[in-house]
Amino acid sequence: MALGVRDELTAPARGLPGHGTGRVGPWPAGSQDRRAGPGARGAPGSPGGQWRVQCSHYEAGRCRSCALLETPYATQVADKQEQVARLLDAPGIEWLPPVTGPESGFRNKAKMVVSGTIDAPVLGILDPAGRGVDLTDCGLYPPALQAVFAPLTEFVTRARLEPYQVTAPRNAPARGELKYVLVTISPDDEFMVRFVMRSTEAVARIRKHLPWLRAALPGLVVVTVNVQPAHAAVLEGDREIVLTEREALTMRVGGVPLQLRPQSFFQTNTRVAAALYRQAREWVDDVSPAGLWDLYCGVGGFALHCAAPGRAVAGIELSAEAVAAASATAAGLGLTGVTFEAGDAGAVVGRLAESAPEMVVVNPPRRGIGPELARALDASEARHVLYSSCNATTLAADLAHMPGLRPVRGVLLDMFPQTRHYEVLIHLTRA
Ligand SMILES: C[S@@+](CC[C@H](N)C(=O)[O-])C[C@H]1O[C@@H](n2cnc3c(N)ncnc32)[C@H](O)[C@@H]1O
Repeated sequence: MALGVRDELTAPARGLPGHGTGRVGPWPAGSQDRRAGPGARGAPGSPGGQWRVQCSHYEAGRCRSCALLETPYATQVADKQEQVARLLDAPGIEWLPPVTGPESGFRNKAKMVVSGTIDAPVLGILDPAGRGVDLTDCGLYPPALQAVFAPLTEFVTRARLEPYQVTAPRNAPARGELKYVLVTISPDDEFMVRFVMRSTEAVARIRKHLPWLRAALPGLVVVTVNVQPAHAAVLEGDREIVLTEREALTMRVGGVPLQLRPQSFFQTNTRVAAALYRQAREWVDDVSPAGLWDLYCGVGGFALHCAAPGRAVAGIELSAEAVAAASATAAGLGLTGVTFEAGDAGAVVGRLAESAPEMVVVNPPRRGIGPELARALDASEARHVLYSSCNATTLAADLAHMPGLRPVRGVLLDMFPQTRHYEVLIHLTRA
């Protein structure tokens, strides 16, 4: 049992009916996106409640990933809102109420370190002493994702996949093969499982036992081996061996069947991602641009949600795999006005000077878009920019290079409850 819920007012630990042992939260299963009023109070299931998630791993000091677990959820959201408003320091900006989803069971992806032995594998994290901590009941995973871990653990034993000895000294001969298991769940409860291995030594055994795993997990549609030979803290390698007919998981978001291939990025919290794309679509429709660019487009979440008749939408993304997936989705939907291109978003600086679209969406990694692209957007003919950021510090730094574009409205979307992270969407218009 990992999680319980504590009422800050009455303080008894309790669980909610209908949840798995490790997944208990203040929001009822299946609840919709909600907007929490900062400082609001309420009972479980009401927005802004002063309920607090409890976790046995946190309390025992085995896992401290959820740095804000001791802070009531309404306070977490209010603090994040206060922080982003302070960092952006944008007078006149209109802040919409924060968007929140369930505060537990929201993660669509699990990155499990595999430790222990072939006969007693442990899926979870390593503690500071290098010992495996079993996190298969982590309350951040929905019950359907937690349910995958028991068959996966048994599969490790059946296929004789020796856990990699991460803590072995650098000059000692490497021992073990299986480093991580990465699992993604789709909104339709289908799964992608990726085994991150030191070499291809065990691929034949994985193939041999795969029918057993697929019988145990009927929702399992994509299975791969990622080869990561380096003894380094890098999660995955470049080589991916697909073992199933299907190569992509369908992530149906807002009616758009986004295709997620093994090495592509996807927003961690599917429900809040749906709210993010919906909000972007609303703001794009308010402007109704004839031309829209989606820079750092990934598998096309923004571009495909913002497509409309007569609107030319172009996505740019570094990962050729993600671009192939985005193009396939556009083709499947018959969207002829949406195109995707593999390349460096930073390289559009020249094109922005020549022929900028009316509106640009940017959704960069945590490092932000950087001064060069920010200045190019500022100097361009683009009249509107939507900036979706998971790092308000780099967002603020980028905005400082765009004095000609004024933030007019913004919304915080809490993709990552219990942590200090959040997403923020800002609409900038030419001053
Ligand atoms: C935060 S993700 C956003 C993806 C997408 N917008 C979405 O909603 O899923 C950032 C994306 O930027 C891509 N990326 C990183 N550096 C890039 C670059 N220099 N040029 C273009 N894309 C880049 C990553 O591969 C990743 O897909």
